[in-house]
Amino acid sequence: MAEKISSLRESKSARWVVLILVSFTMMCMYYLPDAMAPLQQNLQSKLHWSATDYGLFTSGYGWFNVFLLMMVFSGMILDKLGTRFTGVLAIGIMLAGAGIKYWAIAGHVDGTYELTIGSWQVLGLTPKSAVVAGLGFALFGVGSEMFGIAANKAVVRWFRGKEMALAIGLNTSTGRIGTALAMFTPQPLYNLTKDVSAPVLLSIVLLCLGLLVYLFFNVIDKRLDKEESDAGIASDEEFKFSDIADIARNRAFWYISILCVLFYSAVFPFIKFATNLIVQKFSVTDTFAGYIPALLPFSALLLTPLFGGISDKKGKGASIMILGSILLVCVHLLFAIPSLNSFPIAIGLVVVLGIAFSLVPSAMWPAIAKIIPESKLGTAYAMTFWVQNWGLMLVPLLIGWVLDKYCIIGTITRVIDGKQEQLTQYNYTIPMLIFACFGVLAIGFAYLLKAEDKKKGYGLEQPNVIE
Ligand SMILES: C[C@H](NC(=O)[C@@H](N)CCCCN)C(=O)O
Repeated sequence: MAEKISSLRESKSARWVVLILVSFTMMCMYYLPDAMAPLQQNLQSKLHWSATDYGLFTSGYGWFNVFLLMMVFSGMILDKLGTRFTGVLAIGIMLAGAGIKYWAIAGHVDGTYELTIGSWQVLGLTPKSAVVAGLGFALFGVGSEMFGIAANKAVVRWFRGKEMALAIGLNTSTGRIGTALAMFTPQPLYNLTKDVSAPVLLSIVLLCLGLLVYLFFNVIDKRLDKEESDAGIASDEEFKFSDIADIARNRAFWYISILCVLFYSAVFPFIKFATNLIVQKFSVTDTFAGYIPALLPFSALLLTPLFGGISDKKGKGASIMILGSILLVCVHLLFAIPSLNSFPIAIGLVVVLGIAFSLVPSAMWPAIAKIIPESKLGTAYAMTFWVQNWGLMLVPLLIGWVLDKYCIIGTITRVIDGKQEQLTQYNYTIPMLIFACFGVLAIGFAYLLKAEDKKKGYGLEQPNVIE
């Protein structure tokens, strides 16, 4: 009997075109989450946000994902309705969220909120603009995570048994171009327009472009469906609630998810505060300071596919995650040392963090595909992202609060747009120690994962490519 294979999936060029289309959309989507980071001080002077308000707004990304279990629904939608529909839906949600965020940051929302429950002051004179922008970001976060799991599943579908880790790595890397652009462009855009919302407007344009490109991917992916159904190859099984229980029973899955939340809690929230940290600790200008954290996604963008390619051929996935977590701890501890304050050190540390930020994701995302069957993969990625979103939500809140409560060392007066503004000065030692603690715990879970792999034989240390 003739072997049932799909010629489209076997075609290297078709696979790579698919990867380019999905990755381009990923890049467009990755711009917005970090686009406000270089403007933290400008938000402080223009919209009167404190570090706590900025932390609250930043934590918005996870609000709906965490509390409304949105990612679990996203996983179900994905496994039931497929990557094409889910991807388009996700981009629509991101556009709506970005629109709300733009409206709030563009200055259409005035006044403050105060919320007290009993004797607990939940919000103390918080600018409404920060809350509404946070709500827009929360909606955007739902779409962004939904798109992330759809993109991962699409790439796994096209690349399983081929260059899977390399492809996932390249997809993630292209996302890093979006993050790098989000670090490089907001200050020049602000200098040009004197408008803090200009980067959000740019993100809306990028999302519209991403939508067009993703529709093109849909056409090719539909052809693969047709080819597979003509060849009698079964399409993905549908989502079942028992999938969640099956995945939750897998100990290795929890080790990866906990490692994920710990590792990413020490990276994504760090990026959100990094420009301000570098201005404050290394005494460089706002514009130049924004360029230094941009080296992080930039080095990750070059290295993630390289490490993905290595782990495809040589394996060692669990060991790579241990190494990445160790580097993460070293970087944050060195950032915490007050006397290390010359800016070449900041550049070196950010580049090493970029290496860590390449090692762990390049091994982590393919590892999930090794321990969970493809039919449940959408749900599994969704569950991991759900765990991760707790960190993306709580850690910026924690860091913003710690900065205002324990780290203020004074204020300086600066002339901004012809006006004298008071800017708060912070010492970032405690936040950096908090980030380092997450890294230490991440190392522990990476070791537990390696031991579990040895016991259960998932093959995390084995190569991915089947020659
Ligand atoms: C692939 C992975 N993506 C995620 O972790 C997403 N849940 C969060 C995306 C947030 C975008 N700033 C990654 O980017 O490594």
